[in-house]
Amino acid sequence: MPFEAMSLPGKPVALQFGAGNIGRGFIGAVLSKAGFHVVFADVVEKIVDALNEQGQYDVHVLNGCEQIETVKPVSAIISTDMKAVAAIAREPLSIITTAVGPNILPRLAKPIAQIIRTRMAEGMGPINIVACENLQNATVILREAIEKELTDKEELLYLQDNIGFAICSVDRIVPPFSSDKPLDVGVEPFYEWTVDSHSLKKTDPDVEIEGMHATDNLDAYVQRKLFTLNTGHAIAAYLGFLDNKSTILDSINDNSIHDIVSRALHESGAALIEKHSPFFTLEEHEEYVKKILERFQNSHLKDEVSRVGREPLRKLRRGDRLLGPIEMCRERNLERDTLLLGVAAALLFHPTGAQEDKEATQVQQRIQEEGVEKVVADLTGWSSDDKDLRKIVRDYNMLKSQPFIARL
Ligand SMILES: NC(=O)C1=CN([C@@H]2O[C@H](COP(=O)(O)OP(=O)(O)OC[C@H]3O[C@@H](n4cnc5c(N)ncnc54)[C@H](O)[C@@H]3O)[C@@H](O)[C@H]2O)C=CC1
Ligand SMILES: O=P(O)(O)OC[C@H]1O[C@](O)(CO)[C@@H](O)[C@@H]1O
Repeated sequence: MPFEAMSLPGKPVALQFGAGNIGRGFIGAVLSKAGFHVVFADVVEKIVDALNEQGQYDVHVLNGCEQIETVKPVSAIISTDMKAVAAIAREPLSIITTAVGPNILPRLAKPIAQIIRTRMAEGMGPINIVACENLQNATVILREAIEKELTDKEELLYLQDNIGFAICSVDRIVPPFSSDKPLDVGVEPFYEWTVDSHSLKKTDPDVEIEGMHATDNLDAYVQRKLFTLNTGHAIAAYLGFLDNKSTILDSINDNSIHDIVSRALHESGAALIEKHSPFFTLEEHEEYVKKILERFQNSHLKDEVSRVGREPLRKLRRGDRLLGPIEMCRERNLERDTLLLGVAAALLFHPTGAQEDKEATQVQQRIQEEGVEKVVADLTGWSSDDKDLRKIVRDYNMLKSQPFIARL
């Protein structure tokens, strides 16, 4: 159905780029509960059509109790359809959110620039933009991409005065869900969405979003989540892969892997506590880590190690979930051996067949052509005699010849 043929029911509108797991299962659901008509923008026609035909979908909260929450009313557009995008810009829009993946994010600059131009031309007021990706400063990266699209000085001034770009931390495990209703989504009960309060503009309509927590200490939240939940998840995925486990549940239920993940989280935790003191106390952080390990053990979630380990090159970027906490430990001369083992395991991740991952294949090719030492030096920026680099190379060789390290 073309967007022009739709009628939005006069509610405040939220535009969510990405109608995937986190878009439908978390952000879209929170925004809908807050009273928005949620419009999804995606590139997959089948999803867009289904959202428009059904106008709703179910979120299954996977806690063993058959809890279902219906999200409605919703509609959808194709994110590259500039006419539809401009039509949404003229609605009572107050927030744009994204959950498309860090690698795709810059592609949203074009449609969002179109929205900003349209609103400027129509004399419309402020809106907020929040990129909900597993990436530090995702919203800043999106803003920079949008600014490249808006070359006109007036447009840039309008952006400065009228667009709130808020970074956020987004935490809910939403793996692919199998159901005979393809729009349905399965989520863990836990969720935490924390947004930088300094950057939010007052919008019209101005909607209180319960479930979106605004804070003036966002950096601490972002790093705590990325360097704990995501660090632990990634290490569980990479060790699980090496030990032929197919899911995170199988992996974390292996005592040896559980022990390694827990040690890694205590290493990153020590750095987080020191860096963000007094925001986290040791006791609070212990509780946070314990809760995360329990979340990985949710037997109602079927989360493949191939999904959680996906795109290892992205996960091995400096500042991301593996090298980020290691750098924090290095700066403070704190223990980091288990985190370094996690990096070595990531370098051996190479799912095959239907689960093949382009970035994992690239890593294997690079190691074959250049040698592991050179690849680690490139990824980390460390010299070849750096003692952490040497440790990663040793662990890599050990894991390669003895993949059942987790049991040693
Ligand atoms: N699934 C999860 O549990 C969590 C995911 N995240 C983050 O959320 C983001 C999305 O992850 P998932 O929802 O799991 O991925 P997904 O693959 O389920 O969803 C991504 C969606 O983006 C759409 N998309 C691709 N290109 C697009 C474009 N140009 N315009 C609009 N839509 C486009 C895809 O068609 C897909 O529907 C990632 O950054 C991820 O790290 C964060 C926390 C939890
Ligand atoms: O979505 P990414 O960054 O590839 O990483 C997978 C991660 O995302 C999550 O789905 C949600 O934070 C985690 O389950 C996992 O750590």
